[in-house]
Amino acid sequence: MKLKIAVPSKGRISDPSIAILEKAGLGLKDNANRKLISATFNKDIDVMFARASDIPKFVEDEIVDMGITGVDLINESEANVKELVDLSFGQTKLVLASPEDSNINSIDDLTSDMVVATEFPTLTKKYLEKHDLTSKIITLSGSTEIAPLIGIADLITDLTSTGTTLKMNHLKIVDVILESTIKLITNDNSFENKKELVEAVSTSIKGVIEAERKKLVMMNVKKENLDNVKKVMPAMTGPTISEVLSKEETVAVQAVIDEDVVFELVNDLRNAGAKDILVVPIERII
Ligand SMILES: Nc1ncnc2c1ncn2[C@@H]1O[C@H](COP(=O)(O)OP(=O)(O)OP(=O)(O)O)[C@@H](O)[C@H]1O
Ligand SMILES: O=P(O)(O)OC[C@H]1O[C@H](OP(=O)(O)OP(=O)(O)O)[C@H](O)[C@@H]1O
Ligand SMILES: [Mg+2]
Repeated sequence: MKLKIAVPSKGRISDPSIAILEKAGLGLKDNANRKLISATFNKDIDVMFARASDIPKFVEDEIVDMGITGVDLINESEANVKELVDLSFGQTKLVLASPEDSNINSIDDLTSDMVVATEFPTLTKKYLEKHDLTSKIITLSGSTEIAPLIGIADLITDLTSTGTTLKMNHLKIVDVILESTIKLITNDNSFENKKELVEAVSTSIKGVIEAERKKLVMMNVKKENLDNVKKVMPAMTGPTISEVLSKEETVAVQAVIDEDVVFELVNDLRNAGAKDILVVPIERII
């Protein structure tokens, strides 16, 4: 039996999800023509396209073995799934927000006769219940921020990341209900019965995420400068040092380093006597 991975078919998390699979060596063979199932470069693994909000249930019900979707949608669906890898994108918060000019500034200012509009009725209901509120919930399927302006709700719960949409619609954050990122998920059955493939996929994807924050730095160093270069080199393992056959007095040095130290490190390496410095992206670290 093939392993099926559900990937968002549209919306903001579709392209980055496909890009991660490609980098993990699971490029799509027939992504054209809006086909809903595509083979990948691994003959045992297919990708199925679905709406991000349907993916948690598809994974729970074993329609697919694995899926990529947001924590917000996983929790809203109440699906019983296993989170395997945090894909480090789609960082967002589900917040309770009120009109800027209202005097609702904290959850304590809410009353049960207020109306809350949302795309997340389950999470919103649970949140209100936790605070002993039975406020009415109106479920919308998008553009929730408009609800207070047009007078159909007193408050909203919605996702925010940059804060621009809230600001543009004169809303302020009252409370944070949930923090969300995009996850690779599976179900217990696939995890046990297709263990090898499930683990191969999650290991490859972890490798991609790990590699995104790293660079390979390569350079030539005269032997007399090698000690100085080693001193400034914070390597994951190593650095690796090899002889340069054409130049006896020179060695080639390479190391994997964190992306956020590259700028400083290249300067330090030059000052320590490194030459021909190359900074190279890495696709995967396993
Ligand atoms: N503003 C945002 N910033 C970061 N991540 C977000 C943001 N909005 C949504 N997300 C994440 O992306 C997931 C999918 O959202 P998206 O809006 O792309 O899908 P959709 O609502 O199904 O599509 P569309 O809005 O195009 O109809 C969300 O469930 C959430 O995890
Ligand atoms: O804090 P910001 O960066 O402004 O992002 C927040 C907006 O992004 C999402 O909307 P989306 O673009 O997905 O539209 P939708 O409401 O139609 O789903 C979310 O529902 C907010 O409206
Ligand atoms: Mg959306």
